[in-house]
Amino acid sequence: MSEQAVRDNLVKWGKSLFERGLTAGSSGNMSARLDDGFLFTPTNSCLGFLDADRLSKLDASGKHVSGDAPTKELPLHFGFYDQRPAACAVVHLHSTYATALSCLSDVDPADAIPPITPYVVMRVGQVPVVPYTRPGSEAVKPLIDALAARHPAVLLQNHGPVVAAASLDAAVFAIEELEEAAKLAVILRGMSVRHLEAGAIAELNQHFKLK
Ligand SMILES: O=C(CO)COP(=O)(O)O
Ligand SMILES: [Zn+2]
Repeated sequence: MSEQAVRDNLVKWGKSLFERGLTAGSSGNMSARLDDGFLFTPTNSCLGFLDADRLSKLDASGKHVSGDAPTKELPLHFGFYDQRPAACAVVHLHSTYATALSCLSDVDPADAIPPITPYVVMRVGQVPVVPYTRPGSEAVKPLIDALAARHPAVLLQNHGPVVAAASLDAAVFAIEELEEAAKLAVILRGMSVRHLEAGAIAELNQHFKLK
């Protein structure tokens, strides 16, 4: 994909996510790996109204080289890029149900999303909760570094979901699936839910390797 195509794809998905209410106001951010660096959404920008020419470009060492100032969540995104060489995009949203789950005190911090449908297993796997840090804090980096090699998706406690994947399309599909699974988990709370069996999960993990 050319750099221009990646820029246009970030604008397209930002608009789509915003218009479907998957992140509000200037919340959320996205990035994509390029051959010679990275593109990030600018800080305080609304994902619904991104300008392809003003996206923040960073070189391969993480230095800002052009466009508006990048998201304050660079340490969050670089945690995933550093630990997952095949990751070419990271998406962070404040989507309602995944954020709701991230606020619940009785959710298993090692496994926040119950394996109730095959797609959540296929797209995001087991999702840990990352202890709370201030948005934009450098303190999130070591926490992500410790998890990202094993987990392409996490919930930031009391904040929202983050997903890395091999392409921007795949990262968006995965974070949408995470939001849907979180919605089901919240709707089904207190009900007697049938979980996928261990053998079914193992079969999915074998057929659909997460990148
Ligand atoms: O969601 C956000 C912080 O967690 C939005 O921050 P930015 O506007 O800096 O990208
Ligand atoms: Zn955020």
